[in-house]
Amino acid sequence: MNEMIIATKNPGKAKEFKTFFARYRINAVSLPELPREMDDIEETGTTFAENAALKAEQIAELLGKPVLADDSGLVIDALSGRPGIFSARYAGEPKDDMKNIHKVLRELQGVGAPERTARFVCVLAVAIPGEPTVFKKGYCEGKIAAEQAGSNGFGYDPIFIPDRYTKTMAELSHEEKNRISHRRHAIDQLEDWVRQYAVSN
Ligand SMILES: O=c1[nH]c(=O)c2ncn([C@@H]3O[C@H](COP(=O)(O)OP(=O)(O)OP(=O)(O)O)[C@@H](O)[C@H]3O)c2[nH]1
Ligand SMILES: [Mg+2]
Repeated sequence: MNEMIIATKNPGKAKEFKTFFARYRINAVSLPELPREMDDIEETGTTFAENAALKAEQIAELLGKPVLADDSGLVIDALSGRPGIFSARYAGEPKDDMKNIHKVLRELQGVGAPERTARFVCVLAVAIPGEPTVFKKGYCEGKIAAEQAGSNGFGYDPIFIPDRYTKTMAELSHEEKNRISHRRHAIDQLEDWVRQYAVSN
């Protein structure tokens, strides 16, 4: 079976990519699954795209193979776009999804439902040694719930209600999230490239 290296250490992302790539009979392999340990890549960029490129290009260079990276996060309008690129570590180190959720809910205290608009953003970068990096972006629009609900997914899923739904992303099944998510929308735009990769490798 063909392989695609995904430059992530996030098990929630890795699980979603495995599902997406299985459609093309490609095995998505995340960094902790590689035989050699990869150092953390410092996400020093100021945009999702810069951080996705840093992750994809550094690992592609190291391995000499095509690598896909995802930089993503939650953009909340009432918080001037925070946590944005700082989503993973919004409440500080070490990264803690529950602390991040509590911080967001605290900051949104007193903000009414119509003002709780937000979106998940995902930028994918594909780095191929010797070629320019390719970028694709996906969004999922929604609102921040008053309290958390559900245990599926990861990150801020328990407080994110996608538009046209009454449940949080963490109350949706894995399949349903993967039909509507920002990551799915970004990967759909890479579809031609993935198909090509599947036949030529
Ligand atoms: O509820 C969520 N559902 C999602 O579908 C989702 N996608 C991203 N996020 C949040 O944004 C951070 C990414 O930051 P990020 O791109 O730097 O990834 P990361 O540091 O977790 O792993 P890596 O890929 O860098 O190794 C994550 O940790 C989460 O807090 C999500 N939250
Ligand atoms: Mg990260």
